[in-house]
Amino acid sequence: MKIIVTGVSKKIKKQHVLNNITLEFRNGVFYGLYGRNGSGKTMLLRSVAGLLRPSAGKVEIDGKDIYSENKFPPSIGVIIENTSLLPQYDAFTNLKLLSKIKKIATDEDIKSAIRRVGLNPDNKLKVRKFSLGMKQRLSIAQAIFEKPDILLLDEPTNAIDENGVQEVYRIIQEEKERGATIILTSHHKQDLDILADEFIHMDHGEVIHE
Ligand SMILES: Nc1ncnc2c1ncn2[C@@H]1O[C@H](COP(=O)(O)OP(=O)(O)OP(=O)(O)O)[C@@H](O)[C@H]1O
Repeated sequence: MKIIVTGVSKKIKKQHVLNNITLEFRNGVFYGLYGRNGSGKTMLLRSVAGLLRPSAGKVEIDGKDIYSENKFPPSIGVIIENTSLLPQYDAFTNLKLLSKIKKIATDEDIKSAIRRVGLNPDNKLKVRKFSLGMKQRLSIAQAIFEKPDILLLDEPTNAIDENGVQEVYRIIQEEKERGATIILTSHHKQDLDILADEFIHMDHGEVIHE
């Protein structure tokens, strides 16, 4: 899956949150997207995920404009702020409900993803009672359970304890070995150094070329 972002800008309330971004993401490469608070990392991920229509420019995945009339279901797993977990259901039920959209994941795929992030798929505890870290782990399971071609991860280790961070990095590494194209954001380049193949630095809604 090749992602091509061409001249993407987004203006919200007269502010350029994305300013003429042109980037190419190649298949199976792990991209580390870094920059300070408010630099536009989340906005860029949202536009690649099909969740934020640019004011100008286009986003193509394998040659198809994702904002064109003929919408297609992209094979993308995402963790972007408030991932849509339903608090009134347990972990398994949350993913089971999501699986009804694409109908590609089996119950065993769901359980295995939940186990991979260190949660118990048979535990009936409702997400409402999860700790922040448990929710974040379930968000990761939600992003990977359908084995997507593209993974967009906005600070996936947020709220996860130190041991957990290593586990999350291991899972992401496995996803890369499976062949997924990954874009992961962080405030600090150091967090990405071990994992990422290539780096993208953003500031004030622009890509800084170094
Ligand atoms: N709903 C919104 N309405 C208006 N402006 C917004 C909105 N959401 C974000 N912004 C602005 O867009 C800019 C980019 O925000 P974005 O969330 O992409 O930054 P970020 O690099 O992901 O930051 P962080 O590291 O804090 O998550 C910021 O200036 C922010 O104030």
